[in-house]
Amino acid sequence: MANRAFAPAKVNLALHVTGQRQDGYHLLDSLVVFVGIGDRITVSKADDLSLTVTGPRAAGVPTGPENLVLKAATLLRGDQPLGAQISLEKNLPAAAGIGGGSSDAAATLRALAALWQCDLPNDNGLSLGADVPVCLTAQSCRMEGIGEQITPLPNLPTLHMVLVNPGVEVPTPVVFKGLASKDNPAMEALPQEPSTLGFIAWLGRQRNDLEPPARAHAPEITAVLDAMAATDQVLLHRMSGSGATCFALYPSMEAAAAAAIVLKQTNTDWWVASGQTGSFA
Ligand SMILES: C[C@](O)(CO)[C@H](O)COP(=O)(O)OP(=O)(O)OC[C@H]1O[C@@H](n2ccc(N)nc2=O)[C@H](O)[C@@H]1O
Ligand SMILES: Nc1ncnc2c1ncn2[C@@H]1O[C@H](COP(=O)(O)OP(=O)(O)OP(=O)(O)O)[C@@H](O)[C@H]1O
Repeated sequence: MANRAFAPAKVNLALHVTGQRQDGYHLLDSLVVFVGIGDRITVSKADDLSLTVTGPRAAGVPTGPENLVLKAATLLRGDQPLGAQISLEKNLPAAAGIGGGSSDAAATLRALAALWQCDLPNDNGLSLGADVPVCLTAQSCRMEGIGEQITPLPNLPTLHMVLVNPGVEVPTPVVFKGLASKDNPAMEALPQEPSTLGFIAWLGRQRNDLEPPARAHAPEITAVLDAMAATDQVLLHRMSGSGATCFALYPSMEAAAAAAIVLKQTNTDWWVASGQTGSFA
């Protein structure tokens, strides 16, 4: 019997860095959503743990114990004699600010907990990466602390989105190190049951504090944002996470799909995808 789990792209609609802990990790206030574009995990019972990586974005993704999928499996198994054959179909670009590895780890935890009939880790996978707890929910959330404080936001409007990655890998620690200020204001109070346009107007007043240092590291991000700004009907555009992937919001899936075609024509080397937000666990 095989169990499957979807690992959707994580998008930080806003990402405010509000402080830094003694251990160097930064305190965040972030609005996180998930989009129906992602990787796929399949697990089936086996004597030992093994991983195969396939799919259009498999090149360069580690296949050994450093892959977050195997790290998640090893954490969940603990000292029990459990095995699984795991397959990862990689569709998301790696080191791209859309949580590819973290979402894979979270989907692996979900699929293996069902296969092995065991509980999820007590820390919801935080030890695997700061983004894993939010990816485990795979639904719209406010994320605080270093990533461990999660508040689901079930009433956010569905958003129609285009994601563009210019193909430059941006290492997360480098971007955090480039912050000019580590103590920035938190997000404004979230609007209660907002309309789509009311929500996007609110979002326009929030920030991604990691965008300036990421743009300094990878000027291609500015080219992506400029190209997004020029598309028809665009409502908002911003970088996600520590970059380099940027997102743009549109009033309908038709408008998003049309913008995706134009953006792909702008630069055929860019990874471009369109989808809508939702709940995927
Ligand atoms: C930028 C975000 O993607 C926003 O959602 C996350 O905060 C990063 O999540 P992640 O990639 O799962 O992060 P981890 O693998 O735990 O950490 C990678 C590196 O990012 C930095 N890091 C990460 C999270 C955090 N709250 N503060 C940090 O300073 C640290 O330098 C750390 O060594
Ligand atoms: N399953 C995986 N998929 C992608 N990268 C992985 C995976 N497992 C380990 N890695 C390693 O993790 C690094 C970061 O990749 P990942 O896609 O998680 O970054 P990211 O999208 O910037 O994450 P975040 O948005 O959480 O900061 C890659 O450079 C890669 O070597």
